[in-house]
Amino acid sequence: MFKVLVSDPISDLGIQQLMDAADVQVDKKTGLSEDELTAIIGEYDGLLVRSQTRVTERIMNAGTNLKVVGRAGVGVDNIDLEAATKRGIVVINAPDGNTITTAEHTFAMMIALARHIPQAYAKTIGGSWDRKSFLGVELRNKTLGVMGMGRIGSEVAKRAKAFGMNILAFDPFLTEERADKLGVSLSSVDNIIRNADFITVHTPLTPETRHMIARPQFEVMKRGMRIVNCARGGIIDERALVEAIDEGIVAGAAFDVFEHEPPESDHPFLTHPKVIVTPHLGASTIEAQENVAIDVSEQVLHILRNEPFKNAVNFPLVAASVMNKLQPYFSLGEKLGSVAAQITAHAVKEIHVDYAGELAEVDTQALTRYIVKGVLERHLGNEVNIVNSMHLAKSRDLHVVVSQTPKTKDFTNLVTVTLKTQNGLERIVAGTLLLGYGERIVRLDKFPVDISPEGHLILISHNDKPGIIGRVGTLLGENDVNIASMQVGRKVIGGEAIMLLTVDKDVPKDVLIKLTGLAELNTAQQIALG
Ligand SMILES: NC(=O)C1=CN([C@@H]2O[C@H](COP(=O)(O)OP(=O)(O)OC[C@H]3O[C@@H](n4cnc5c(N)ncnc54)[C@H](O)[C@@H]3O)[C@@H](O)[C@H]2O)C=CC1
Ligand SMILES: O=C(O)CCC(=O)C(=O)O
Repeated sequence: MFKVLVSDPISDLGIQQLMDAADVQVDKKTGLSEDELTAIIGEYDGLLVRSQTRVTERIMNAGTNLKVVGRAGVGVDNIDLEAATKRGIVVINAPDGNTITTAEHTFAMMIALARHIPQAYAKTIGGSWDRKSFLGVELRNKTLGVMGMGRIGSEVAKRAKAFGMNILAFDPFLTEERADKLGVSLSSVDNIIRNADFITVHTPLTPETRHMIARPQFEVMKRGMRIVNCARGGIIDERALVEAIDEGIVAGAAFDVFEHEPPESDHPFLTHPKVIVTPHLGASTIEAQENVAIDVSEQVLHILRNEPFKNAVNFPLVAASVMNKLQPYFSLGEKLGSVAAQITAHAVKEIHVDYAGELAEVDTQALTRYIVKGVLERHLGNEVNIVNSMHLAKSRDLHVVVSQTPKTKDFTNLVTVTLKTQNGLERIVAGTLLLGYGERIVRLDKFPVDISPEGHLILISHNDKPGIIGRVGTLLGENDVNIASMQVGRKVIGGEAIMLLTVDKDVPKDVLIKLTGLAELNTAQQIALG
C-alpha cells in the first residue's frame, strides 16, 4: 500500500482517483510547519502540494520512502529540485491545467487596472459617489508588451488581440513564424520597455528573469504605462516600481504575486492608490484546481506504480513521438549498463554511449539515464534511479559521453556502451531489439555474440582450443548448474575467444573459481540480470 500526503488545500474532485485507488492511502494534513512535515514525511511515498508548502531539503532528506512530489500547478519554486534530484525523488507539475484561468485573471487585472475598478468599488461601498477620480483608459489600439510567450503569455496575447491591442512579444523561444501565427510582433525587451502602454510578464522566476524590470528599465519606459505581474514575484523589482509610480513614469500596477508571500503588512503595494493586488489568485478557479489536481494525481499514480509518466520537472522533457521510439529501449539500455559494469573490474572514469541507426536521430537523454542507472546500480544499489543517475555520475566525476552514428551495418538500431577505466582499459557491450526476438546483446568487447540479456549469465574468456566447451559443460553439470544457452565468439581460429552462457541459477563463487582452473580458460565472471 502506497501512502500519499496532501499537505495543501487541493480539489477533492481532482484527487478522487488517488483516493479511489485500492493500492493508495491518502492522508490530508494541511498547514503543517516544516518541523511537523519533517517528522511525518518518512511514512509517505508521495507528497502533493500547491504553492503553500515549502518542500525543503530537510523535508526531502527526511522523506526516506518518498518517490514523488506532485505540484498541483505550474511553478515549482516552492520545491527544492536539487535536493529532490539528489535523492532520486521525481518532481512533477501540472503545467496545462491552469493556463486559461491564469490568462483570464491577467486580463481581469489589466481591465481592473485600466478602469480603476477596485479603487472605485472601495469608494462606492464606502458611501462616496465619486465619478471624477476614476477616469480610465481603453485597451483598444494600445500596445501590450508580453514578456514570456509560453502557455499563459500566448493565451493573454490571443485575448488582447480580441480587444484590439497591438502586441509586442518577447521570449527566447519565440520564432518569427510562431509570432506571425499568433498575430504578434516579435520584439526585443528594450523595444517593449520603450514602447508598450501595458506590460505583462509571464516568465518563470529564474536568475535571468529576476528583476528583469528594474530601475534601468523604468528610466526609459513610456510615461503613463501600466504594468501587470500574474507570474512570479521578483520578476519586477517592487521597490523600483513604487519609485517609478511616484515619479509619474508608471500610471498603475496590478500584481497577483509578491517577492515574499504573503507580503509584510507594511508592504507599499498594500496602501498605494495606484497599485491593485490579489493574493496569488491566478490559478484559483474551480476548473483549474480540478484540472491540475486530476493531472497531478494521475501522474503520481503512474510513478508509484512504476509506470511511464510525464511532466517530470527534474527529468528531461521527451515529446510523445520520441518517447514511443525510446521506451522499448529503456530496459535494454539499463541491462547494457549493468552488464558493462559487472564485467568491468576497475574504477570507471567514463561511460561512452553510442546510438546508431534511427536512435541517432532522436533526443536520447532519457535513454542515457537508464544506461547510466544500469552502470551505477552495481555499486550504488537502490540509491540510484533515472532521476538522479546523471547527477550521481557527475558527483563522482564520472563522465558520460554520448555519440551518434547515423548508419548501422547490421541493425536498425544499435546501442553501444563502453566503460573506460582509470587504467586505460575499455569494456564494450552492444545491444539491440530484434523483431520477434526482443532484447539481444550482439557484441561483447570485440566479439560478436547473440544472447538474450536475462537471468544468470557466465562470461568466460578462453583460448580457442578443442575440448574447452566440453570441459566447461562437464564442470557446470557436475556442480548442478544447468546451461540454458551458449554462445561462443572468436575473431581468429585458435586465438582469444569468449563463451557466454545462460544458466538457470546463481552460480556459486567456488564454481567460478573451479572454472578458472580449467586448462585454456582465462577468466569466468557471473553477470546477473533482473
Ligand atoms: N499567478 C498564478 O497563480 C500563476 C502563475 N503562474 C506562473 O506564470 C508563469 C508562466 O507560466 P506558463 O506560461 O505556464 O509557463 P511556460 O513555461 O509555458 O512559459 C514561460 C515562458 O517564459 C519564457 N522565458 C523564460 N525566460 C525568459 C526571459 N528571460 N524573457 C522572456 N521570456 C522568458 C520561456 O521561454 C517560456 O516560453 C510561471 O512563472 C508560472 O509559475 C502559472 C500559473 C498560475
Ligand atoms: O496553486 C496555486 O494556486 C498557485 C498557482 C501557481 O502559481 C502556479 O501554478 O505556478
